[in-house]
Amino acid sequence: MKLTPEMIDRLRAASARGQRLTLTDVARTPAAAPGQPNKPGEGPARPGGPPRPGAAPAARPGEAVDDEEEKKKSGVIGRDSRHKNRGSDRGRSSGGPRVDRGSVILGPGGQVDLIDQQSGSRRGPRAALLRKAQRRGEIKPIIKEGKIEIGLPITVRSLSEAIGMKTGELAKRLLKETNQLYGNNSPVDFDTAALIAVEKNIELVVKRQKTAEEILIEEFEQMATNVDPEKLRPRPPIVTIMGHVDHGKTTLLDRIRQSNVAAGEVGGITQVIRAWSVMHKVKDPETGEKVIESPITFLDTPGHEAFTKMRARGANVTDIAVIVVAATDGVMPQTEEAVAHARAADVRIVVAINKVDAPNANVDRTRRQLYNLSLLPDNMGGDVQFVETSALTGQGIDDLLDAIVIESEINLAGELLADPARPAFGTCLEGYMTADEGVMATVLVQQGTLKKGDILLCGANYGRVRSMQNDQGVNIEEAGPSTPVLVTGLGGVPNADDPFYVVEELTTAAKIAEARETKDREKTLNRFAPVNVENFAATKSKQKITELKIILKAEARGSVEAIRKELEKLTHEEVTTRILHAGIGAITESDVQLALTSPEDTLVIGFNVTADDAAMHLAEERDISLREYQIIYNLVDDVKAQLEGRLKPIEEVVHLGRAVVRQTFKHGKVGTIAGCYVTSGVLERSARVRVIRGGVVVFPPADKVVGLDSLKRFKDDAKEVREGFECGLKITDFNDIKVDDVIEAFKIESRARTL
Ligand SMILES: Nc1nc2c(ncn2[C@@H]2O[C@H](COP(=O)(O)OP(=O)(O)OP(=O)(O)O)[C@@H](O)[C@H]2O)c(=O)[nH]1
Repeated sequence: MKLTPEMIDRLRAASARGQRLTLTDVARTPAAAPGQPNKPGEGPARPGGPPRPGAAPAARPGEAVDDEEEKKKSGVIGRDSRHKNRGSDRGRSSGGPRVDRGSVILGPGGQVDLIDQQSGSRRGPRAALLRKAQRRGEIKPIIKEGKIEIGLPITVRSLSEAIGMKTGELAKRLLKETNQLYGNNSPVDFDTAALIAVEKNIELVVKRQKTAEEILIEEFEQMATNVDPEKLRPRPPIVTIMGHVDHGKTTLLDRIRQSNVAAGEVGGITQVIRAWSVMHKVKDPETGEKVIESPITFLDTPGHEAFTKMRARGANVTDIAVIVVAATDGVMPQTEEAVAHARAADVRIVVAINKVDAPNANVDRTRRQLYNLSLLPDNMGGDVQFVETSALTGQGIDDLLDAIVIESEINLAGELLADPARPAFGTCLEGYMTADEGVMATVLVQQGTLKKGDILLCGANYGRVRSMQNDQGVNIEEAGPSTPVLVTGLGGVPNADDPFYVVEELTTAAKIAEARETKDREKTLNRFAPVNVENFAATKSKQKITELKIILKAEARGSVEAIRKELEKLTHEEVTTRILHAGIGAITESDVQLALTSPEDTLVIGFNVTADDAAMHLAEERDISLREYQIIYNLVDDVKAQLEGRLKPIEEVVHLGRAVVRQTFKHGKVGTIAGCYVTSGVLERSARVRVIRGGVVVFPPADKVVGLDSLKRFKDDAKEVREGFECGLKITDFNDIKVDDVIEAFKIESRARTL
């Protein structure tokens, strides 16, 4: 498709209206004159035009028309709308300002704790209104129970707010519990606070102090979510060129830059990841005049087998991957891998069929091979643009750039935006050390503007940006979104792929960098730490994997298809398989590299093929297991077992027995020992226990499981004590045991599940 100025105009107008057009829409729909009603199916009318049948009501960016309607329907009116509606509210029979519904916190016992959700206060006119509204039954209560976080130190006031109990009432309760007098700001120890909370069915959890790194990442996440649409500006798309070795990636980029980098490359192979920006000028096809300037940022990722690592990285920071296929060779193993990488990174694909000038070029065959990889153009039901190019003669280069602009304007409309005013964030593409300049790092700014003098934190390294050069080696003072720059000033060499953040204080950057370094060191040591039951359980519980990704290599396409069919049969609502990449031939380093994007849930499988040396080496180094099979059923059985292993086992609580506490003894070193009588079942030494007082579980908290430190019959250790017998026991981490407490013993049995 040839991009025309009208098309760009239409695309931008649609994008400004928050509307997305498809390629076909853009090609077929003539632009509607301003103010004129559009045809059905064209999307919302331009501002000022009447709405079309079936079209969503037009809303300018930032105008939450639907939201406001929804809020009105549900009776919740925000501050702004309340303000706007004040006049009409005055006429309401209840008189006075409106009251938010659903703003009341109700304790489990049914008592109401009225908190003004806007001010957080229990006093004042709003709280009084809330109380009134509650009495009239207008307010839908929210039950406050379950887990509640509280910061340290705990005071009467903070506990009262956390558990929804009046401070006076709480002070009285504390007096009863500890025999001490409390004011609003008096400290309360956690055990006592937790005990009082339990009586209200609330489990009190101490809010962990956030690390400097967590605070920083949270800040950046908040910046990303709480974006002000007014501040967003379009940013250039970031494009990666990928494909098989020697298919013409560098020559293509040279053409685009009108420079000759390939001639300067060592051995004719791209050596380092590089990035640059170009300004594409879209021409009017009739007059040939340049009409619109569209900047594009290119990452030149190496294509040679030895640099698969770099290529995998290139795909992760990009918006669009241009897959270059030489029409002379057609689709080759690395073309397939490039497609798999692009798909795994979820980026848009544009295909460049290159070397069409060569006498042995076979474009039709190449197209067919690409269709077999499910890359389909729009006339075949797909949405991938194909462009025929010759990097040597320059044929089709403008069309390729047009295709990238179309891709950005249509399929990435509304996504290629960034706020240049916020602190910069981005990714390191390459880091190295030179004798003259020290540490150098090529970084890609993704959000915000990076400035000279900014404090940069990149992986476990930090420093003030001493100098910045753009892609042409020119010193610059600042770099906006989608700009690649070479920076100096970091204290150490960062890893490619390390995200970078601009931090306000050098001390914060130093603290985070140091913590990261310690963590990295621990990680290396932990790789050799023996697995014990606890850390094994911890790793298992962290694995909430729903998708088992598979990289499959086989000796023939028939085998791949047969295996694919068998694996498709392994379905379950919680776990499933997804073939990330399937290909013919040995397992290569690139396959292992692909698995590294999510190593815990990816299997690299070879069927009747083995792994080459580089793949074995990398797999060993990075702990990726490579599996080889000769029999299809063994392969399927193994994958099935892997999936079943990922199904969380069912945990069943088996009740063992109960005992009642008849006496307690304080023992200096051991703590409080309970003299008990077993009223039912059996108490086993290895059992889990909980303490029940007045029908309420007082220990342990819901997220903790405890057992017994000791179980004795008279002076002897006992394995179990049956109903009708007395025993002495000590509960782990618990000394507040009291006469008449009931000790309930149980065990947790887990049952594996099958597909
Ligand atoms: N006939 C013809 N030759 C081309 C074309 N594009 C590139 N070549 C030649 O193909 C060879 C490889 O080109 P490169 O641009 O180095 O290929 P590459 O994909 O970047 O290679 P690596 O960096 O090794 O992955 C060179 O000899 C180029 O001159 C083209 O469109 N037509």
